[in-house]
Formats: sequence, C-alpha cells, structure tokens
Amino acid sequence: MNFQFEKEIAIVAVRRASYLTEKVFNQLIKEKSAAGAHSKEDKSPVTIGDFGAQAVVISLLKDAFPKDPIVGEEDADHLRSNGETCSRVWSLVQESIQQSKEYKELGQIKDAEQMLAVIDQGNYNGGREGRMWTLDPIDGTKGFLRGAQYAICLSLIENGKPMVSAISCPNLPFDFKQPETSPKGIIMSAVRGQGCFQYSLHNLTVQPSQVYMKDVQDPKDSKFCEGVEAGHSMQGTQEEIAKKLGIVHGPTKMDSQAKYVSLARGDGDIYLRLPTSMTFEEKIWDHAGGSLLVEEAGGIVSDMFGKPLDFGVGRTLKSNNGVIAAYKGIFQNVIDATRAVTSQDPHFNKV
Ligand SMILES: Nc1ncnc2c1ncn2[C@@H]1O[C@H](COP(=O)(O)O)[C@@H](OP(=O)(O)O)[C@H]1O
Ligand SMILES: [Mg+2]
Ligand SMILES: [Mg+2]
Ligand SMILES: [Mg+2]
Repeated sequence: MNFQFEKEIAIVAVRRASYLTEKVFNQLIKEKSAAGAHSKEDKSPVTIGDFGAQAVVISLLKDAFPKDPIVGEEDADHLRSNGETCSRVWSLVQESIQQSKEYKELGQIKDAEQMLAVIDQGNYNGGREGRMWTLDPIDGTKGFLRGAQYAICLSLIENGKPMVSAISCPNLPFDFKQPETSPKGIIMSAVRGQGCFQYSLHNLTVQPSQVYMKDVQDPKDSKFCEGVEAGHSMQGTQEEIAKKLGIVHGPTKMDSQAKYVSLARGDGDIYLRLPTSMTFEEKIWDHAGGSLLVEEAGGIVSDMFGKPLDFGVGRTLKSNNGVIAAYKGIFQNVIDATRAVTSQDPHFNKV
C-alpha cells in the first residue's frame, strides 16, 4: 500500500479548508467582528472557521473513502441551535467547495442540513483496529483569532499508527529563512516510510521539496520551541530542561502544529509540551499529523517519559503524558534532561 491517493486527497482537503479559514480571517476577524466565535464547555474557543473547515474536509474524505471513520474535533450541536451562525458557515462552505480547482466532483454538499450531518461524521471514538482519519479543522484556534500561527491538520491512522498526514499552515512563510519577504502559506505532507515534503498552499505550479530536520550534534546548539498559551504546557519547567541541555537562546513560541512543521524543515530542533496536569489527556488530532512529519524528517516523538505516543486508545492519548519531539541525534539527551528536571517534582507524579 503506497497511500498515494490518500496523500493527494489529504492535501486537497486541507487546501480547500484553508481557503475557508483565510476567508473567515480576512473578512471577519481582522475587522474585529465576532467571527461566530464562542466558548465550548471546556472554555476553549471555536469559530465559524472551525465548523466550516470540518465540513469541507469530511465531505471530501467521505466521497473519496466512504468506509473510513473519522475522529474530528468539532460537532454540529452549536450550529443546530444557532440558525444565523449556521447560515454563515453554510455560505462559506459552498464557496470554498465551488472555488476548488482540484477534485471538484468530490465533496459536494447539497444543503445546510446535510452539512450539519457531515460535521457530525467526525464523531468516531477511535481505536486500534483498521483505518481511521483524524482531523483538527483549526488547530491553534487561539492563534487563529490573534492572527498568529494555526494549522489545518489531517492524518490517516492505521492500526493505531499515523501513516499519512497533511498539515496546512496558512501563516507560515514558504521560506523560513526569509520570513519577511517570502510568500505565506505552506502544506507539509508525509507518508510513513516515504519522507516529508513541503508544498505551496496557494501556488499549484510549485514542485514539492523534501524537507529534513537539522543534523544537530550537540544539544546546546539546538533551538527549542513551545506553545504560546501558558495554560497548555509547563513553560517554567521547559525552560529548566533547556537550561540543563545548555541551550542559551530562549524558546520560539508558536501556536498549533506549526511547531512540528517548523521542526520538520529544520527551523527548530526540540519541541517540549510538558503537561499542566497529569490527568490531562492530549487529543489525537493535536499530534497525529505533526508527529508523522517529524518522524519522516529525521526526528523522534514520544511522551515526556520517552514512551511512544499511542494513537490506538480512543480520541485521546490517554496512555501518555505530554509530548517531546526532537532530532534523533539529540532525542535521548532531551529525555534524560527532562527526567533529571521532573523526577523529583510531585507535579509530574503519575496518577
Ligand atoms: N490544558 C491543556 N493542555 C494541553 N493542551 C491543551 C490544553 N487545553 C487545550 N489544549 C489543546 O492545545 C491545542 C493548541 O495547541 P498549542 O497550545 O500548541 O497551540 C488546542 O487545539 P485547538 O486550538 O485545536 O483547540 C487544544 O486541543
Ligand atoms: Mg479546539
Ligand atoms: Mg488542536
Ligand atoms: Mg481545533
């Protein structure tokens, strides 16, 4: 199985969804309109962009791979009880499907009612057996609302292992070495065993290029990154780990799986995400896509104890705590430094 069709559809799906999220940002959020943003039960935000992107991706997946179940972050409950928001999402979804130049015959949705049903098809509970897709329609919603980094993240998982992934980062520069002048918008995609490739989000004539992590030999020469949101990881502990490794430069703070994408193309060597609570369960859609990109570019991804991430136990990574990603040449140093810093700290006692 070489997954070529899966990869192609995944790229088209995240590109189509990016059209929608960019439209939401340019038309609504920039103008400080509410963008249909509201807080979910866990107090995290969701916008019309999240709902719309989920509809666009799932409708395409369901036409291309009707039998595959999908673990998506969002559901349509809020839209069912908010007619006006639902209409706004529906017009964005229609436009995004119509403007797509690739696989236009796939992923059509006939009306708003069908769109709600499509969004709810992301309700699969996950598990170890067979194929499933996992989708984060906007990862880093807080970054999206701030005009910072966000990502549309899609991954095919087979028997608990991510096999294909495509992540779109509309706000990352195409050339990270020239962030001011380079056009924005990239897609990164990988198939297990076939390497990791960067595509242009907007220019379909640009040939994909294979990307690799940087070959850092000494951890003290490495660059580390972490999330922007202080509530999502233990930034103080992460700083101590970096110090232990001899890293002198402060972290690059970035929202979303743009962190994994940056590591995969050599713009950063270590990603630390130490849990703010040992009972918190990371979501599979927050890590499946990005972890495969890093592995295919020469890195290793595990939890804070060095244990591989297990994507086969449901919608969350409940058998793991936190996440560490690093270039393979320094990965063990990072795990050792993490153990040295955290093993005596009761905050990190397993529950
Ligand atoms: N307490 C917490 N600890 C770790 N991750 C959390 C968290 N609360 C929310 N998140 C997750 O952090 C993701 C964003 O990651 P980051 O902080 O790296 O940008 C969110 O994805 P969404 O934005 O898709 O909801 C959400 O799933
Ligand atoms: Mg969310
Ligand atoms: Mg997310
Ligand atoms: Mg999300």
